[in-house]
Amino acid sequence: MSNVKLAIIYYSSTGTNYKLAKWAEAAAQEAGAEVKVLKAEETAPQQAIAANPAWKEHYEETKDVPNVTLHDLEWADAYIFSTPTRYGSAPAQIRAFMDTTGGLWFNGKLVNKVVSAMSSAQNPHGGQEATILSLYTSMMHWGAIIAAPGYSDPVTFSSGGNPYGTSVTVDQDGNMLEDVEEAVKHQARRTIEIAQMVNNGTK
Ligand SMILES: Cc1cc2nc3c(=O)[nH]c(=O)nc-3n(C[C@H](O)[C@H](O)[C@H](O)COP(=O)(O)O)c2cc1C
Repeated sequence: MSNVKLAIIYYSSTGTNYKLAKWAEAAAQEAGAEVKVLKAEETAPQQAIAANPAWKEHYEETKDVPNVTLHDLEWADAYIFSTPTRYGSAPAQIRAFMDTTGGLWFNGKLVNKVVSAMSSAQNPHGGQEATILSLYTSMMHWGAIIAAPGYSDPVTFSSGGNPYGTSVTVDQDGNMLEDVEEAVKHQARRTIEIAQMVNNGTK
């Protein structure tokens, strides 16, 4: 039984990163962590959402997923972020939430949080790695501990080989082009293991 509280924080327009988040949740629950799946608040105009049927459908489907709050960041020992690539960086919805963390940062509340990140893009080299690294850059400013998968399990090789975090290519119909489910699950378990070590050392 783990003593880790994990917040899986995602943004998704068309469902890919929601699916990654749910795989991470399944593995984390199996590992005995206390888990919350939370989304970054949708800030796009309703007109833009309505103009894209896949976005509209996913938006309606996930209306009941709670929006992440600063309380969730305080509550959790570890965070897994999952976000699409937008020109090589995270979407505004995620960045807007990151920009609200100044108070927690100022009070040292984000120090030693264990963090890990995942991403998707439409092209195999469309910016997934850059997106993950951009999140890690901000998280280093928090004083967080980055739990990147590295090559700590052979699944990294079979899922595309990204040591920074699981990433996937998604085509225009929303199909994932690599099989990354086991890589996501490994990343979730590893994040929990590292958070457990931190907890055992500090609590
Ligand atoms: C504004 C915008 C910018 C994007 N930029 C890129 C990009 O630079 N490279 C790329 O491969 N895909 C890009 N994409 C595609 C998204 O990464 C892709 O739709 C997303 O990963 C799907 O994730 P989701 O289903 O969770 O929303 C972009 C999409 C949008 C809407």
